[in-house]
Amino acid sequence: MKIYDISRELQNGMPVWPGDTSFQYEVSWSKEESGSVNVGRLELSTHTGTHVDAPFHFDDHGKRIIELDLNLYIGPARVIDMTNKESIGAADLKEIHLDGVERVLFRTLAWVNPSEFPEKIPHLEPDLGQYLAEKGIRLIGVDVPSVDPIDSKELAAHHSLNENGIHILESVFLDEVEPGDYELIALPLPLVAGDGSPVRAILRSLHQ
Ligand SMILES: N[C@@H](CC(=O)c1ccccc1NC=O)C(=O)O
Ligand SMILES: [Zn+2]
Ligand SMILES: [Zn+2]
Repeated sequence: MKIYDISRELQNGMPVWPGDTSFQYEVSWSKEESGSVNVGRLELSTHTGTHVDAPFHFDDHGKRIIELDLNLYIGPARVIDMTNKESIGAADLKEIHLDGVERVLFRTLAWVNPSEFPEKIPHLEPDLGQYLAEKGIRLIGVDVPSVDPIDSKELAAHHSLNENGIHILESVFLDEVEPGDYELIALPLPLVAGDGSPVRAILRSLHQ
């Protein structure tokens, strides 16, 4: 079955949230030194590239990464066209069928140059949490680095989704994926105290 890799590549110099830890991979113990192997070390933010947020990211009492239900991150998902929008609210979804869908990915295509961090992104409206929860949605994914505006401090969309039991997947890469139905796999690392975790996110076609 065809696999679409919707993960952003992790490499030195890749864009990160303004002011956050830059991504660094280096061979810290080379084959020459060790006599047998290359061993790397990583330095990175938990919100690097394609990643999930744990509620602890924006709520001191919220769940950590290890506590998240892995069922959220494996299963049928619908990719929805959300191009050319300043923001996405309940009104934007009125015409869109979501019955029986537990996972939605919004394809905004607003992150035009993947080698630079976007200055402005379409954000989610705070009315979306309740609306999506009523439809039975449990996971929402976006192809931009946040569900709130980059300069937001209140993080209204993060809170609205969390209060309605909807989990967040950010910075997926959907440029090469047509809207439609797929199987999603995007598992977080077993970070016991984590507020977020990079994931390897893929979509699989449902049919041959
Ligand atoms: N909310 C963003 C990340 C975020 O806000 C952030 C990430 C790293 C360093 C600082 C951040 N926000 C600071 O206000 C996210 O969920 O990925
Ligand atoms: Zn995040
Ligand atoms: Zn977030």
